[in-house]
Amino acid sequence: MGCGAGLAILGHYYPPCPQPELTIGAPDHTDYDFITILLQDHVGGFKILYENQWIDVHPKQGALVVNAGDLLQLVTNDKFVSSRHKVVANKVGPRVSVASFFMSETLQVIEPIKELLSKDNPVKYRGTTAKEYVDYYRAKGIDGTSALLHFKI
Ligand SMILES: O=C(O)CCC(=O)C(=O)O
Ligand SMILES: [Fe+2]
Repeated sequence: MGCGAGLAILGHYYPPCPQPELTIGAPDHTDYDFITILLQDHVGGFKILYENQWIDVHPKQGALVVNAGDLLQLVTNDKFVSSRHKVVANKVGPRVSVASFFMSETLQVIEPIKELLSKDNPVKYRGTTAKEYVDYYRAKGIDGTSALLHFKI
């Protein structure tokens, strides 16, 4: 499926913040890709939403965090759901992280895997391309809703 044909790497730098309760590090969002592999340093602040609660993902030396992204949710027809996550600001720091986003090629058609579909599990999303999905995700912005809704059948 070529889910790693278009790799993007993003480095983040979060300066220390004297009043972290007045700001955010990175807002609540899901990633647009298939999977994201995240390396965070020792500062911490990465949280995921699990059963409606924000859970700290404590940094562990040598460990990588693997997040399911929206396009994994789309191709698996919701079998794997993209993780909602955010980063809170810290008094200590700076905090540095590196995220690797695994994507397919720009014009590759991305659609629910046929073998996963059945009468009991009908197709939930229309096909798209990496370009169309990312363009839509970026134009919509991070507003607390999932870009996937736009591709629902
Ligand atoms: O800085 C982090 O730990 C997470 C960054 C993130 O969620 C992203 O780049 O999509
Ligand atoms: Fe993210």
